[in-house]
This record gives sequence, structure tokens and C-alpha cells, in this order.
Amino acid sequence: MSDKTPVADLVLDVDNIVPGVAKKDPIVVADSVSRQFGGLTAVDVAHLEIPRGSITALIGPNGAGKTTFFNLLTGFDKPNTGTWTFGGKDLAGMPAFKVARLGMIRTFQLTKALGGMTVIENMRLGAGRQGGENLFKAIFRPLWRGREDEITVKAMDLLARFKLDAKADDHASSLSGGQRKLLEMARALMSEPELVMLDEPMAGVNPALTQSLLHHILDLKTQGMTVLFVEHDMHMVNEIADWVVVMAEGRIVAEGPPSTVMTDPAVIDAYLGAHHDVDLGTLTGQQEIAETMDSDLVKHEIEHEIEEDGTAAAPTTKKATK
Ligand SMILES: Nc1ncnc2c1ncn2[C@@H]1O[C@H](COP(=O)(O)OP(=O)(O)OP(=O)(O)O)[C@@H](O)[C@H]1O
Repeated sequence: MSDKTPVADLVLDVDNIVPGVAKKDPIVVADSVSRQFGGLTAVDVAHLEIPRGSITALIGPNGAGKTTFFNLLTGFDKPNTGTWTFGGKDLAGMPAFKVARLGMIRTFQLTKALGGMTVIENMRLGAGRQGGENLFKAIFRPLWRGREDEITVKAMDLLARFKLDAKADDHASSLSGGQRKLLEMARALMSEPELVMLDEPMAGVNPALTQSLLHHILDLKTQGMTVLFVEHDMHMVNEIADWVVVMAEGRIVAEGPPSTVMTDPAVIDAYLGAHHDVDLGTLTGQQEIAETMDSDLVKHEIEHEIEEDGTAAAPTTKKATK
């Protein structure tokens, strides 16, 4: 289906592919990133490099630490130890809204389309800084109006690409689960990110929209973006990922191209340890998603963004770092 990036273009040494292997052109480099919750070590990543301009899948059994690792990289959670860079910039300690502004945008396992707002309003929110009811805006109103028009045009273009343009004025709450996933992805693109991080993009999406989502993800790569996604659906991973990173019990236990990773004993062990009945070749089901925590953190990040931008519309928050 996709044009896979050859392994030789991704790693420095194709003959020695081990967890933490050096990439030719890494966009993210993480070192000694750990996160404990009480006595539980949720993430303990010694070294990981994400190759630029390709599609990397982060897989692993439930509870492996994938979402927590996403949260740490994107500033939605703070690690106990570790450093990481994005495009060479040190991100440790940087809040989520600043990480997003640098071009590292994520979506959530449970979509955060803000149901009380319309589809187009959600899209405008994705554009980041738009000015607000501040003095600067009051003085330079015509300039801001121009910028707002530009944002609307861009939003409508993206909505058309994602076949959501007819729904622009509908409340996001009226969309189906799959359409919300599309909206979240479209909104992420408003800020022209370099790295798009998708947390279980296929979860809760009905089969009719699955192919469409797959094509949109492949399209991101065609447009020069890097994609990192968490996914349980191994068919999807096989189909679109250039590279697969496997987590188990917080650590990176294997990485490599999908064709070899699925037969790696460490990977089979990791999955069989958690699911005695799982066949990696046929694992396709959508996971039931547990709603956990942290709506306060997300709310705080959005409030912070609004405070900084001075934007008038105060969105309601939905969920969370999942
Ligand atoms: N806020 C939290 N407080 C306490 N424990 C947490 C918290 N967030 C995650 N954990 C625990 O950390 C571990 C890793 O969870 P995480 O959600 O990152 O795994 P995951 O690989 O994303 O799982 P899944 O595939 O089920 O989404 C789990 O044992 C989880 O229960």
C-alpha cells in the first residue's frame, strides 16, 4: 500500500539493529527518560531515536508505558529523570503548549475535539496564536482580521481534505467517533507541525473510515512530516509503518522494520507475557479504552494557551492524556 522507507535510509548500521539504534537523521532523541507512579516504573527508556520523515509505530502490550512516554515527550507529564531533544532543541521541562509551537503536535487516544464548539472553531483553535482581545489586536485590528481570514481559509481547505467541510458549522459533539479522529488530525495540521504524534488513531473508528485514516497518515509522510503513532492494530502497523519500536514494562525491548520486528523473540515474549492468547499476526482488535486521569492537566494547558494568546473563547475540556 505504501512506499516504505528503506531500512538503510533510516539507520546508520543496518547490521546491528538493537533497541536504541542510532538513526541517520533523528528528529527526536531521548535519553534516560523515566517516570514512576508510586512504586511502579511506567517508563524507563534508556535511549531512543525517532527517524525524521518516516512513519514510526510505537507498539507494546497494555500498560507498557506508550501513552505515558507520549505524555512525557510532549510536555503533558514530567519525568523523574531524562532529557530529550526535538530537532536538536532540548525539550525537558518545556510545557505542552510550547512543545506544540515548536512543531511537535499530538493527538489523544480519546479525542479531545471540543464538543461544545463547532468543527470550524475547533480548527481555528489548532492554529495556535491568533492574537486576542488585547491592546495589540485593538490597534492592529485590520492586520488580525487578515490573519483570521487566512486561518479560516486554511481550516476549510483542511476540512475539505478530510471530508468534513460540510460539517464546519456543526458542533463537534455531533460527529461520529471516526469523524472526531479525523477532526483531531485535521486540527493538528493547522499549525503545520513537523512531527505528528497519534495515540491510537484507529481506536473507536468504524471500518468505513479506517482506510481513509490510513491514507491521511500516509499523506502526512508524503508531505514531509514525521509520524509517530501508538497502535494496537498490527495490520495497520504492518501496512503503514516504516519502523516499529516495541515497549514492554516501560522499556524499549526491540525496534526494526515491521517485517522483522514481529518475529523478534523479545517482541513475542513481551506480548505473550501480557496476552497468552495473542497472535501478533492477527492482533487487530480495537482496545477498550480506560478513561484515566489528568483532565486537570489538559485543562491547565488549554487555559495557559488561552491566557497567553488572550483568546476570548474558553473551551470546555473533555479528556485527558489518554
Ligand atoms: N497517572 C497515573 N497514575 C498511576 N499510574 C499510571 C498513571 N498513568 C499510567 N499509569 C500506569 O503506568 C503504566 C503505563 O501506562 P500507559 O497508559 O502509559 O500504558 P500504555 O502502553 O499506553 O497502555 P495502553 O496500550 O493500554 O494504552 C500502567 O501500569 C498504568 O496503569
